[in-house]
Amino acid sequence: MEQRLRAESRSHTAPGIITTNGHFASVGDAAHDPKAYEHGVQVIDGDKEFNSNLSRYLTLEDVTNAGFNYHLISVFGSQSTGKSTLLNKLFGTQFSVMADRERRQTTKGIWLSKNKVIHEDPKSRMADNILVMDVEGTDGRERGENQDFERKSALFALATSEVLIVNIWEHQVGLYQGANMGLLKTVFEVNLQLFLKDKNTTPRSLLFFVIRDFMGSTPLKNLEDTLLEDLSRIWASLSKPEGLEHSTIHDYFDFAFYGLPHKGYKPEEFSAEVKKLGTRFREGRKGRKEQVLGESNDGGVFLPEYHRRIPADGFAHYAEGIWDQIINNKDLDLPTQQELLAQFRCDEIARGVVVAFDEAIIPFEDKQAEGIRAGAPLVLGGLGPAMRSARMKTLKNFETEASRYHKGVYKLKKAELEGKIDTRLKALFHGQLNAAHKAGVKEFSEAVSNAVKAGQKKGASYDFAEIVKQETKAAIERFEKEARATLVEGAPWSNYKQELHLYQKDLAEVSGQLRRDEMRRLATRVERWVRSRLSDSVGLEFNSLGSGRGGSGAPETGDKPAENQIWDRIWNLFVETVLDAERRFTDRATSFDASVDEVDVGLWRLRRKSWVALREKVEEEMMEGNLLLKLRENFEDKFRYDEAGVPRIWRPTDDIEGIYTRARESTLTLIPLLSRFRLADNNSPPPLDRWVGHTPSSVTAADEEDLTPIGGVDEEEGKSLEEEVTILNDAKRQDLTVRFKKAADGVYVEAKRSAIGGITQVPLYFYGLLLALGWNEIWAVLRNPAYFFLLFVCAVGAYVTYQLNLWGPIMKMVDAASRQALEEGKKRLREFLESSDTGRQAIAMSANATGHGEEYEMKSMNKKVEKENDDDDDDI
Ligand SMILES: Nc1nc2c(ncn2[C@@H]2O[C@H](COP(=O)(O)OP(=O)(O)OP(=O)(O)O)[C@@H](O)[C@H]2O)c(=O)[nH]1
Repeated sequence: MEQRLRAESRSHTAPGIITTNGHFASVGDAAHDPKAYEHGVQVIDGDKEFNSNLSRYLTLEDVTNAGFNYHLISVFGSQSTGKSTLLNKLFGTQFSVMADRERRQTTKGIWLSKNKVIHEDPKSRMADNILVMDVEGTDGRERGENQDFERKSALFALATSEVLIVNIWEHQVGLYQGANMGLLKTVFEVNLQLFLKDKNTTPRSLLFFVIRDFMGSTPLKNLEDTLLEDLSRIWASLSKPEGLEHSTIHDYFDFAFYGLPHKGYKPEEFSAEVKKLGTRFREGRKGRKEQVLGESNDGGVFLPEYHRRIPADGFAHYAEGIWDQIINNKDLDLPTQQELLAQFRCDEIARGVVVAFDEAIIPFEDKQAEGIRAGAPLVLGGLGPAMRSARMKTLKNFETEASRYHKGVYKLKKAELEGKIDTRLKALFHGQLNAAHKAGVKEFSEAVSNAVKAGQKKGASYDFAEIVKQETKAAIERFEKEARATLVEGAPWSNYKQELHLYQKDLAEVSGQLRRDEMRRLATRVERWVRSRLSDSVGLEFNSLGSGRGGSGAPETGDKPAENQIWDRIWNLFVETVLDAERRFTDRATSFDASVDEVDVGLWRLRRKSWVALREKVEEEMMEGNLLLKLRENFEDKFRYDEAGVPRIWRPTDDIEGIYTRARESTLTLIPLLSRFRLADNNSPPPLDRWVGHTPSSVTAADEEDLTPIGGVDEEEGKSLEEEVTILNDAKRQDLTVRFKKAADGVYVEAKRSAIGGITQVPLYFYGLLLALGWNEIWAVLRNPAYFFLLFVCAVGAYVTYQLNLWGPIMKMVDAASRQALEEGKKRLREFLESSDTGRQAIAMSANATGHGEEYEMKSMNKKVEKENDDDDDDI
């Protein structure tokens, strides 16, 4: 029947167990069917096959998580000697028992069941974790002389069990040649085979002899002695490996003995003794010496040194490995088996704990990867606590379960696991620091820019260096806070010193760049300021040329007219303005915390740009139309006004030619003077080279790229200082001279004409003719009283006007009124035209046509620059 069931069970593809009542239960069924493991689990079946359901059984019986807190007992003995009966009574198991009428083997292979007798005291419940193995009886008729299985099962039992119960009839004691002695010889032999390596670390085992049908006629002590004598003799007869020749049986085994009365004849006494014996398997442990050999009838049987130190969760795998080695007749090397088990279990445990780790960490990894893919690394909230908790739980859970296994393997596997999870955590940690770095630098840059803008809006001068200092501090604090929150205690890689260093370096770079930008803006403002000042002061100097009496109220020095010193005055004004600007620039730049080099470069650039600005301003003033106008004004001033500044009224007797020639020659001397920028003292160009100074060593290509080359300073540009200071070349000079002369000639002709016009007289005969021809009309007026009265009133009016000299003021009033009306009209027309591009073009064209186009363009440009300059003055 049983053979048939086994055959059936093999035909099932799903793993399963065969219940002792002849049912096959699949693993799934077994999990749900409480009766599936009613009789325990058949660890090794009759065909010597290992049952992989052992692990499931242990889980169902709640043993898997017991760690080392479980015990294993095997029972040996001849078949049908009541072994199963004894175990069932002792542990409440339900191993199959032979019916009284039969005499055949019931236990096949090796069965295992958990103790079912629950301890009354809950504190001692853990002592209930006793696993009992019922081993197929020896000497069975079915197996005959083939004792192969007996040896294999002995090996298996010794490799796993702490206590070996040897079931023996009282009448068998002393029968040295009996079946039991053969069994014990086998046990001793395999023990030597298993544990010969190191006497000190070899686990001891307890051989618990239960003497059945103990009559009591021979005292138990005598039976014990007899048995021990026999055992020692067997031990002595064994050929022992080298080094163990003198070992005794007590080096490996402890012994305990118990006699049980006949079950059939003295059932009550039997039950009472079994009960008594059962308590010994559940009692607390006592010292070894107390409870073995002789005083064996009391005290617990389980000692720590009997334990095979296989954690409960690895027992099934270990047992399978052991059996595999045994069945394949390989040398059973328990330490290796334990290492293999440790490797297997540690890997299994690691996989288990990594599942929980993944659940906690993968969402963060995904988010981080997403951010990186999008090119905007994210600072992940809650990452630190999640990493710390995941790492701690993973390692702790691993440690709890895996530390029970082979220490070396455990340490190795722990390091492996640590390495694995740390690689991922480290990547997350660095990703987080990287994101915090990027976000921090961006935030810092924005914060500084915003603070600068706010400062600019307020109008007050802001302290750039202070802003940078404060924002740097805040940025570092933010970074450190984030980094600290992401630290993982205990992880060797968990520090951010290097990252912080890099971050600080980047902040310094960004603040350096911001400072350079700020310096550029400052430089631009200062340059505009210089340009504005120069536009005013240089413009004034040139305007004063028109007055012909020297500019800016400068007194004439000695024999040199003020006009001759125009360049000196411009140079001095220029130097003073730039000096002032340099002071302003240096003050502000220092407040930016700029380095000496940076300030030097800034000043050097400022001087060069200022010179270019001056030159442009001078060129603007010297534009052909402009200059011609000024020369003409200068000439007219000298020609039309006398030394006292009173306008001349030309009379024919005046020396118009002489005055004209002097005025013209005087003005003509200005042309060569103005065409070159020369200082009057030594008639040499200004010391531009010296004034600009050496190029600072820290100048970069970027600093130089927007600079205009200056002749005499940048020799390599091929322009000399002389060329630099030449405002008008010879051709232009000549052209200007010709045009000026023409203009002057025009003024002269006009003067001449007005002198001649002043002396034209009416001939006397004209009056006689007028009297003769108008006699009748005269007479009519004199005779008509109304006409005469009117004439009289006119005469009186004329006389009064003449006497009070009222003619001049009246004419002036008329003249002023008409001029004002004209100006008003002009202004309105100009405003109207200037409101559109076409109008402006029309003004320029008409001005060009009259020789005043450049003047107009320049004036409107000046207006624009003046407006900008007014704004800039506020900034610096
Ligand atoms: N004389 C005697 N018979 C017993 C005792 N205990 C059990 N028996 C009987 O012995 C027979 C065999 O009992 P089992 O418990 O099946 O014996 P076993 O050693 O487990 O048998 P196998 O597993 O087949 O080796 C049964 O008929 C029991 O009633 C005992 O203490 N004394």
